[in-house]
Amino acid sequence: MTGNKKVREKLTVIKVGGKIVEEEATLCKLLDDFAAIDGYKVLVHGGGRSATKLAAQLGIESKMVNGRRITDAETLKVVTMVYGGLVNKNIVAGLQARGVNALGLTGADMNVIRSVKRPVKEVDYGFVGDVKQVDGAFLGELIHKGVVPVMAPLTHDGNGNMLNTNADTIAGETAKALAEQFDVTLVYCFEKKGVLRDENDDDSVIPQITPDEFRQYVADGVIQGGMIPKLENSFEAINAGVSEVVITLASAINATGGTRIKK
Ligand SMILES: Nc1ncnc2c1ncn2[C@@H]1O[C@H](COP(=O)(O)OP(=O)(O)O)[C@@H](O)[C@H]1O
Ligand SMILES: CC(=O)N[C@@H](CCC(=O)OP(=O)(O)O)C(=O)O
Repeated sequence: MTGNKKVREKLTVIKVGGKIVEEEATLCKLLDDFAAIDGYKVLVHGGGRSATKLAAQLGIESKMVNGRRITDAETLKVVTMVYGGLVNKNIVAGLQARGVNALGLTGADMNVIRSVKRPVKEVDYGFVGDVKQVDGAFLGELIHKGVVPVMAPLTHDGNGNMLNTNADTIAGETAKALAEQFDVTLVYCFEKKGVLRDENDDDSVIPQITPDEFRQYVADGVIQGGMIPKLENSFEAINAGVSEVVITLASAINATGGTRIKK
């Protein structure tokens, strides 16, 4: 019955990380490029570096384990202010100035992303949320009305608690939820040209990567740190109905380079 299969409309989910959003020049360029993307789109932002800076100014030490922030009660206040406030609203205002009808959302707003506090195993991450449910139907309604959701890396547990959730995970889970309705391309953009064979050589981009190659690169120490959760989220998304996942340079989101994720 492939002849009757409904053709899904295209949608682009862009995730932008902390190094790009904390600098005005790189953020402006990203927002210009994002505004120029045709069709339906969603922007997911991080802001880890800005949170670390504000925490330091307040005398709060930042601790990361496996690319995730250990989030105690004081740190949760900082990340809620930084991600749900400063970073999200600056991006929304910047997009409005570019004629994009952006709506800033944390997971608590309209119950868009529900999570549960990560159980304590070897590491106690504190107030970090593992995503349970993304309301793709509601996001789809907004998107069809011409709204462009701008998602902060914050979720809630339904009992009144905000939880800190990695922005790469928010992007992957949002892309997966929207893939039920749309033909989704997920683009992780950051300050390098893609996944590199040699982190110090910007021209060593790995053009495509499979799960087996990923495991080998991790074993060899080629892929490490924040790139590991980014790739794990990428494989999960491509295996859950997202059509295309690309990891690329923030100033080249409309170009064809970067690293493509293979099943
Ligand atoms: N093989 C690799 N290629 C590119 N970046 C890598 C690689 N291995 C580790 N990294 C690191 O991963 C980082 C990106 O992850 P992260 O800091 O979480 O970014 P973001 O804040 O954009 O999500 C890069 O800044 C780089 O230092
Ligand atoms: C639980 C957890 O680690 N949350 C992340 C959320 C922000 C984020 O992911 O920002 P980047 O995309 O800029 O790294 C953190 O607080 O750093």
